[in-house]
Amino acid sequence: MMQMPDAKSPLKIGTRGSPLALAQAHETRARLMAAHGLPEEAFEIVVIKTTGDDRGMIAADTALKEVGNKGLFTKEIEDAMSAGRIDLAVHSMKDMPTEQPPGLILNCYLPREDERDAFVCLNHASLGELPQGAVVGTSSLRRAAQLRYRRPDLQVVGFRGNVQTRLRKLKDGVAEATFLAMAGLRRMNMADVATAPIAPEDMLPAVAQGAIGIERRIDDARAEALLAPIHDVPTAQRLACERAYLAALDGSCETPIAGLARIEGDTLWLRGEILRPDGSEAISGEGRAPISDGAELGRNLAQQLLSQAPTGFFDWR
Ligand SMILES: NCc1[nH]cc(CCC(=O)O)c1CC(=O)O
Repeated sequence: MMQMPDAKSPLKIGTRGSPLALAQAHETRARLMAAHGLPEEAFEIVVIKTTGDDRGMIAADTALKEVGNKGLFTKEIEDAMSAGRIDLAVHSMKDMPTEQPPGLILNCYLPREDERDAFVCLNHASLGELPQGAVVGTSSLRRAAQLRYRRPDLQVVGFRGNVQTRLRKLKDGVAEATFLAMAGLRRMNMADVATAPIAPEDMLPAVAQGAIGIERRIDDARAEALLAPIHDVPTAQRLACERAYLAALDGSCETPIAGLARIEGDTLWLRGEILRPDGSEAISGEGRAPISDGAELGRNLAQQLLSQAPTGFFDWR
């Protein structure tokens, strides 16, 4: 019989300390408590400081891409888990490298939240209504490239910080509009900050946007058994497809790559878009396959887009 976690031997849930990360860790704990009828004390939320969180020491306008690469936010958390200081790590799948370090496994996903991006603006109702030449703020390479491609008239400036900081910058007139993931806003009970969600046809989201994954040690049978009932299979099927596509493009959350899979009946539909960072060119495509062939669908779409890319398109890789 498995030893259930209790106040004396709690399951330690590791997370970053940002408001969104904490909301995701609390959601994970709530689902575990409900699934197993366990009290709050059976789970301990352990906040781990990461290099990504220290970037305040780096000039505010430095692109994250220059600070570090894939896994910026995850390395210290994974080290803590390998060392046994935590038992689970809760991650935004959008920020996760497509491969995990030896000894760890990431195969538990919570039901995916709204995968769309949000348009956030104090004076205009939608992206389409932004006046010619408006200044928009985003530090996402993907969003910047997508905006420049569709609206070459817009001026894109770097924008980071938490939701409150960004809203203050909008009030101060630093930019007319900014963009955030709907999922993050909803998970922080701040969906009203979104002026309007943006349809994927107008801004294809990042791979895995809106999905939370829970990582554990491969040989931790207790964690494996506890996670089994909170795993969401449709989310896993969509992510298998999207992440195979991303891996085949050798991308990460800091590259101008977008991708979204949906389940339609017994098939998976995948749309992908890759862009030059300056938005001068975009290549997109779609595919369909049986749900069980999701990874192959992802790899095939990646190959299809790559074969259409002219020399030099991937200079950002
Ligand atoms: N790169 C930062 C990041 N990673 C995950 C989310 C939002 C939550 C999600 O997509 O699951 C965000 C913030 C944002 O894009 O607004």
